[in-house]
Amino acid sequence: MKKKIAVLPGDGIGPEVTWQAIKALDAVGDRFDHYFEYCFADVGATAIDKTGSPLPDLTLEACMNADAVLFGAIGDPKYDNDPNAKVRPEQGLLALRKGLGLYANIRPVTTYSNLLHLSPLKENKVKDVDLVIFRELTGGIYFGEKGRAEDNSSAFDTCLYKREEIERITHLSFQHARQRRKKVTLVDKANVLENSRLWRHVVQELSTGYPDIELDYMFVDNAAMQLIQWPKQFDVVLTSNMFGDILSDEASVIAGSMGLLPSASIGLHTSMFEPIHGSYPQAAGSDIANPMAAILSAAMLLDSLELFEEAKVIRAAVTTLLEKGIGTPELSPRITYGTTQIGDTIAHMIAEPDFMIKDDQVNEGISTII
Ligand SMILES: NC(=O)c1ccc[n+]([C@@H]2O[C@H](COP(=O)([O-])OP(=O)(O)OC[C@H]3O[C@@H](n4cnc5c(N)ncnc54)[C@H](O)[C@@H]3O)[C@@H](O)[C@H]2O)c1
Ligand SMILES: CC(C)[C@H](C(=O)O)[C@@H](O)C(=O)O
Ligand SMILES: [Mg+2]
Repeated sequence: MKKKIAVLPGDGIGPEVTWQAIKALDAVGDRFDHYFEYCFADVGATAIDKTGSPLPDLTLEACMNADAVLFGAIGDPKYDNDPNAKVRPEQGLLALRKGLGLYANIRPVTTYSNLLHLSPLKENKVKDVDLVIFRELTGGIYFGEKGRAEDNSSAFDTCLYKREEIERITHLSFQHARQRRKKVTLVDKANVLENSRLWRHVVQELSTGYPDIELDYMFVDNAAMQLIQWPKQFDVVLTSNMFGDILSDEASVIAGSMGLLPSASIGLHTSMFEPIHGSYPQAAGSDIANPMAAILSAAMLLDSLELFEEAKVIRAAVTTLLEKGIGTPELSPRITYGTTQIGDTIAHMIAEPDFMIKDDQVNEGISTII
């Protein structure tokens, strides 16, 4: 099978972790006789430096013409620390999400048995956690009207949701719940915000079409607490753009590292796959960033192409490495590898015909069969 993948490495650690994901994809290609054609394109601060735009037209075009998009990370301290910069790397990512219609960002959170000690939470709280956050990605406060007074005396951001924006991700989340433990928790702030009350209204209405799925509701402040108090209660978490952003970073402490969490952004035109972490500029070029989130995002990409067995091999290779006590420094592993060495080892394992998938190594929790 031949597939075209647009690759947007971006900034900071983006290129180095994305490169490891490409090695894993190439190894999958060798093992299963597929050919992945990559089209590299600029985004974020790198694109601003080259073209003045955080999302050049050519980049969007490359994504539109691809079967899937692999995204690294964007962001640069020179913009983070300048609240007056008019052009910013993050605008590139937001424009990409809007341009490709990436309406649902799926962020699975699972644990690995030999990494439980890494979480600041008690091991019995995090063991067997298997939840997935469905984050709405092209609406809400990220995309509403905004502005700042010239004299800096005030500023505003509007949170607007349209019914259809809520409907499409709700359907997706309920359909996904059917393949899991059949529970959806809508996280909102319906006790205060009108747009959250619209979410409740629409989700309640649509839930009647899914009588087999249990639906419950939680205010986001409570959810932030419950997520670390008793994470096992969650199956599918359905939420708006900003709440999903915040809760998923919080959830990464359950897994033990930001460097472990992949994501899939389901689109109207094509879909995009990216780690949930950012450009981690402090680590850029030091070969210490964990590439597993990027590599596992590549596995989600393969799922989207219905290459399920291929995706499983990637997940099994990651699990095998972790079981051997191998990892990047933030995992405090028994054997420390750099970013590149992790990528090489995983690719090598995948390409090795004798490397077999053991059922308990697949970590089904991070597959997206939707
Ligand atoms: N999707 C994206 O591209 C994205 C996401 C978040 C933040 N950002 C941008 O990234 C820049 C830095 O933001 P930040 O520091 O708040 O978030 P970040 O995710 O880059 O880093 C936060 C912390 O998470 C840990 N971490 C992140 N990635 C890791 C990895 N691969 N391996 C090991 N540890 C890892 C590190 O401890 C790091 O200090 C900003 O410019 C921000 O706007 C981009
Ligand atoms: C960089 C930023 C625009 C982005 C977001 O807030 O969506 C990031 O935090 C993420 O989680 O992908
Ligand atoms: Mg985020």
